[in-house]
Amino acid sequence: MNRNPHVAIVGATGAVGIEMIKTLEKRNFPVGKLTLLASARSVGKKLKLKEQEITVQELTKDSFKGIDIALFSAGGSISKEFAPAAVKAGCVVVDNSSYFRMDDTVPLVVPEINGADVKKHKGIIANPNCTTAITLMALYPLHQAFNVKRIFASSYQAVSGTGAKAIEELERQVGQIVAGKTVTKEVYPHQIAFNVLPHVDSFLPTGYTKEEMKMENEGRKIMHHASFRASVTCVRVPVYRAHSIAVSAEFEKPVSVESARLVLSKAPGLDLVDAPEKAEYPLPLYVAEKYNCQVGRLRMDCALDNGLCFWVAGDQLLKGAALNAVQIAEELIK
Ligand SMILES: NC(=O)C1=CN([C@@H]2O[C@H](COP(=O)(O)OP(=O)(O)OC[C@H]3O[C@@H](n4cnc5c(N)ncnc54)[C@H](OP(=O)(O)O)[C@@H]3O)[C@@H](O)[C@H]2O)C=CC1
Ligand SMILES: N[C@@H](CC(=O)OP(=O)(O)O)C(=O)O
Repeated sequence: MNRNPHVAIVGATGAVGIEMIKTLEKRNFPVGKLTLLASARSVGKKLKLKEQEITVQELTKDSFKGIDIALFSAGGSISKEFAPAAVKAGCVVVDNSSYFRMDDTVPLVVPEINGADVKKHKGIIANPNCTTAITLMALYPLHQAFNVKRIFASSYQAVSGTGAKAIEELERQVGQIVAGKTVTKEVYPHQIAFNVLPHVDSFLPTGYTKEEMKMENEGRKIMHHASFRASVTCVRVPVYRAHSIAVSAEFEKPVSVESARLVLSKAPGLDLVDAPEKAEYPLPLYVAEKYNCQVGRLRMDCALDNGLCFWVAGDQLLKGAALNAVQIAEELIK
């Protein structure tokens, strides 16, 4: 792999795409050249990498000649249609959509957990679901120390997870409510401002949503832990860009708050924020725009044997999407 790769971002004008450009810049990723791709609607739009203005081009199957790494973030149907063309052109795809995640030939990677899996790629590497990635940043180090059996969790997911239109919807609805106007809805089935929706992604026949099952399915693949079980309720909250997850985890080995605290204080990409007596715990407002996730509210679970409760939060657009994708690209050029 070229050490100064020609990078393309597919979906460059979206909430995640914009964050990918910023993350390449902030982490001083050695970009040889950057190509920005989106739909025909965005052709001619100009975005900046450092001081350099780059014009957005329309995504086509011929967009990938000469490109070394393509970061895809334009939805599953775009990945399905265009990622094979990118691979055929000799490019390595880091795909942020859910489309390839459970494909046995595609590594699914959180670099702090299974970065070595990047090397097994056959052209495509998948970026995990945001809620799963953020939860595993705390759960995996605990698993290494105490062997996790299963978790029960509820998520509190920011509107950024639904994309740029949902961020605008929350802003617009708050403005409408403050101005005493009628609330209009375009993205969610219900008002999101001053509300919480126990509904993220589509419902399955079991009653769980697809989003809820990603924790178990993707968690097993990332942690290399085939018997891991997760019962999750995913909830959309009127928060702009950080997800929080309340977790009760049951372990094989004896766990204590002190031993868990020690493990979590040394975990990469994670800050322990746990002084409840001073009202200090991870807050989505303050974890927003930070690279590290945060964990706190550690306590023994009173309803499980060998159980520990914790609260983990992370920026959905960063560790949940753009940062993780750029970290995978960093592994590729190592
Ligand atoms: N890992 C994870 O958990 C996450 C994954 N994602 C994935 O990333 C995708 C994008 O998310 P997000 O940035 O929030 O969404 P946005 O809606 O904000 O942006 C969508 C992007 O895709 C582009 N796009 C849409 N249709 C086409 C098309 N036909 N051809 C080319 N480009 C197209 C848009 O271009 P234009 O502006 O021209 O319309 C835009 O750049 C999601 O659909 C999801 O698959 C997102 C968040 C987290
Ligand atoms: N579903 C996530 C964002 C996302 O796009 O996830 P996925 O890539 O797993 O569909 C959320 O809404 O917060």
